[in-house]
Amino acid sequence: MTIPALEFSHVTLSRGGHDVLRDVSFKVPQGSFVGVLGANGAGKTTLFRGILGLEAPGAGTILFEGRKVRRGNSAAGYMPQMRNMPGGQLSGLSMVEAAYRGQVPGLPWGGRKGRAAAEAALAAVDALSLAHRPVATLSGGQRQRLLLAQVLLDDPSLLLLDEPMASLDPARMSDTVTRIHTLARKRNMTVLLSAHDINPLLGFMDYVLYLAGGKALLGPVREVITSETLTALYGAPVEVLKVGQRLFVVAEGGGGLFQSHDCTGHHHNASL
Ligand SMILES: Nc1ncnc2c1ncn2[C@@H]1O[C@H](COP(=O)(O)OP(=O)(O)OP(=O)(O)O)[C@@H](O)[C@H]1O
Repeated sequence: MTIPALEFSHVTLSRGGHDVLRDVSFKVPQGSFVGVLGANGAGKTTLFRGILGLEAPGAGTILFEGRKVRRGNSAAGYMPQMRNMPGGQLSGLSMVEAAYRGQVPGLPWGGRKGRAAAEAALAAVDALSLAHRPVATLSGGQRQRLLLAQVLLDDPSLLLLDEPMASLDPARMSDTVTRIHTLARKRNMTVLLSAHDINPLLGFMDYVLYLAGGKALLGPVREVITSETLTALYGAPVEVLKVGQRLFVVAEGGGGLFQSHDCTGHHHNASL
C-alpha cells in the first residue's frame, strides 16, 4: 500500500492555551484534492500550521509522506491567506523571484537559475503577462496567481492553500480552482485548500475535510456533507440544503430562528 501524503493520529493542536483540534485522526491519500471546510475559527489555519511543523501537537503525531512533519520542509508549499502583498513598483517577476530559495525583496536575486525558475512558475499559472507589471497595479485574482507561482518554485508535492478564493468574484474563483486542480493533477501534487464556501469546489474535490467543534472528518462529499453526519460532528442540529446544484449548511437552534453560519461564511437567520 502506498504511504498516505498525510496521516494525523490522535492529534491535538492548541492556540493561545486552548485546544482548537482534539484527538483528530485522518489520512489523505497521495495526489488527492481536499477541500478543508469549517466556520470561522474552526481551525483550518491551525491545521495547516500543524502540517508545516509551525505548531507542535500537544498529543498525537502528524506524518507527511511517512515522516514526522518538520519546519521548513520545501516539499510542503504553503500559501497563507492573502493579507499584505509587497506594494510599490516591485514587478510580478521580481516578487516571484524573491521567493526563490527563501530570498526576500531587497536582497540579491537567485541569479540566472532563480530567474528561470520564476519564469517557469509564472508560465505554470498563466501569469507571464504579469511579469513586468508592478504588483501594486494588479487585481486580487492576479496577485493570487503570483502567490501560487511562488509556492510552485520549490516543486512541492503538497500544496496547502489557505483560502485562495477569498475576495475573488465567482468567475475568478472558478478559474482559480480549475487552474490549481489541473496543475495538481499534472504534477501529482496533493492539495489541501481551505474555503468558506463548498460550492466552487464541488466537482473538483476527492475528499472534504470538515472541521467543527474541535473535531475533523475526512470523506467524500456525499458522505460528509449530509444532515446526519454534520449533526453528529457539530453535536447540534445541522441541516444540509440542496438548492439547484448548490449546497448550504445551516445550523438550527432548538426550533426557532437563530443566528447561523453556512458554508458561504455569511451569517444569516435561517428558518427551517
Ligand atoms: N495566535 C493565536 N493566539 C491565540 N489564539 C489563536 C491564535 N490564532 C488563532 N487562534 C484561535 O484559534 C482558533 C482557530 O483559529 P484558526 O485561525 O485556525 O481558524 P480558521 O478556521 O482558519 O478561521 P478563519 O476561517 O476565520 O480563517 C480560533 O479560536 C482563534 O481565535
